[in-house]
Amino acid sequence: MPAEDTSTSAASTTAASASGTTGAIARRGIMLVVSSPSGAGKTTLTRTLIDEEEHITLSVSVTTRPRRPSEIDGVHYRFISKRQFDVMRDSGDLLEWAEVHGNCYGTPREPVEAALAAGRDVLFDIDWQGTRQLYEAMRDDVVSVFVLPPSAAELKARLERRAEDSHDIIVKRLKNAAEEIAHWPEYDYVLVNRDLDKSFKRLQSILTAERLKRVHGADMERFVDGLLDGLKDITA
Ligand SMILES: Nc1ncnc2c1ncn2[C@@H]1O[C@H](COP(=O)(O)OP(=O)(O)OP(=O)(O)O)[C@@H](O)[C@H]1O
Ligand SMILES: Nc1nc2c(ncn2[C@@H]2O[C@H](COP(=O)(O)O)[C@@H](O)[C@H]2O)c(=O)[nH]1
Repeated sequence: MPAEDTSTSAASTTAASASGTTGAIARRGIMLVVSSPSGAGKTTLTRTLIDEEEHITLSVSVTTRPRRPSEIDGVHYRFISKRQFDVMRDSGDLLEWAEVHGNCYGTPREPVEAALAAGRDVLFDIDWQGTRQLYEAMRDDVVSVFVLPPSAAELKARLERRAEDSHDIIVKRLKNAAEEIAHWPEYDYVLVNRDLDKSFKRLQSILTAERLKRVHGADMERFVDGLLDGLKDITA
């Protein structure tokens, strides 16, 4: 992570600027989780965040769902068989997993742990079951956002306009929406995605604010010690 990046204030503050030594302050990345009922817009918002923000990596899930026409294997998901999924799950290769709308989805463990250890933030587009599992495993690292549609009619219209799923699948997802929406109180932040630009700016603001939190600047104590040493030097 570059030392002088202003978008990740706590992460980018350098020890050099406080004490005359060099090297960026170590920090552990944030796990930014975004969930919503199908069609509310979380994929649109998360993909825009990845395009606009540096120092954040999208967690690419594995799924047994058939690929949609617009999706690319390895970019949107890794599309795998149920047998491959079971092997990954049983070997502990998944950080979390869930069955959603009749298909299996899971988060590969290794890329997430590597990114966090390297101080990169990781963005997850996962459902409430997965969010719960991440909270249980890594409570201090997780920041969660629930995205709501502006109305039921608009949710249906968005799924239809997306035109990637059959009528039956759209009906199934709308039927599941109420159960998913019931979990919104478990999240740290809630966005009503009416205007896409406004929603995106709000999501970006959440990331910025979370990056500035004291708890996410893991080695801030070292920075402050250096600052105090510097003050001692110049006031001696
Ligand atoms: N604020 C918005 N206003 C109008 N259309 C939107 C808005 N946000 C997203 N959309 C559109 O709604 C459709 C559904 O969005 P998206 O695919 O991001 O939903 P999703 O929550 O990720 O759904 P799923 O869980 O099924 O993947 C897309 O066609 C997207 O372009
Ligand atoms: N628990 C998990 N949920 C996931 C994961 N990847 C995606 N999802 C969620 O599944 C539904 C359906 O997604 P779609 O791409 O088929 O529309 C949606 O709520 C996703 O957020 C995962 O790895 N784990």
